[in-house]
Amino acid sequence: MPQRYATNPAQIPGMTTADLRETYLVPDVFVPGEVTVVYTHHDRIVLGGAVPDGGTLALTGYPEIRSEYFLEHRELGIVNVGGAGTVTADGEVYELVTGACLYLGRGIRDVVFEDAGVGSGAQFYLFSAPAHTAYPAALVSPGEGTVRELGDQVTSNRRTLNQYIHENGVQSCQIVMGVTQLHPGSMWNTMPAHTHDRRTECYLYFDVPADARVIHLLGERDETRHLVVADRQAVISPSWSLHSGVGTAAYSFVWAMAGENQAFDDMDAAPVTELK
Ligand SMILES: O=C[C@H](O)[C@@H](O)CC(=O)C(=O)O
Ligand SMILES: [Zn+2]
Repeated sequence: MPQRYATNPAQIPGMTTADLRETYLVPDVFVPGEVTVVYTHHDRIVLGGAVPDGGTLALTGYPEIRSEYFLEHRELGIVNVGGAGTVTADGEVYELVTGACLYLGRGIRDVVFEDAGVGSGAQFYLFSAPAHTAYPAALVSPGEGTVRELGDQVTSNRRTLNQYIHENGVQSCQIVMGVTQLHPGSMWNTMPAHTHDRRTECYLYFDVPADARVIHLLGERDETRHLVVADRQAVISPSWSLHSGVGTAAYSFVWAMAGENQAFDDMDAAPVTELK
């Protein structure tokens, strides 16, 4: 499993574009017929993807997490950003339509990913964090979480945010997870940008048109950088890094966090007038 060691804001001024991309961008999350995983030492999150591609894919243990099976010491949030698929957890079959979210708690031994039908094209985004206890598995249908309508078309940031795994929804040890969908003609997410120095957050951008890109902002407010992000690529935001982004077309993203607390509104705004 590729290791991404934790980084410090003092490293940012000396980093080239390639350094920034190697450190914070996960470019190939979805590989047909494979489970891909990346271990970031920021809050010990493992993120990745599973694309059954007509076959049966098992989530295994990895030497890097010194676990016999993947969820021995961890919990997992899954969002299906492809066509319909199934996740089987210790014999229990969960059907995930496009956009559905599944939580699997610590202690589940066997996790298997499959398409729901021939060529259905499931793409499971995986976000895992260490867990101290076992919460029950739970499936949420797309749009059935806690919905927040945010932003305004006038400022090109009208978007619908859906909280799935969170304090008032599906319970977990650390994971907070949901999906935000930009409305047509809106391009900016998370404006004003913010930090939450108590949690690491990862974004998976999806439904980005093939010829479009998202310009994702990172860094401290007086030393920002950007990553140019394509469809189905993920970005790791360390606790000290603000996050926001603007697309050249509307898009959606899965946001997921882990760390000190699960209070969604624990955010320190970085107003655009303070950004450098
Ligand atoms: O800490 C929370 C995350 O950054 C996202 O939920 C923000 C987001 O989806 C948005 O404003 O569009
Ligand atoms: Zn955030």
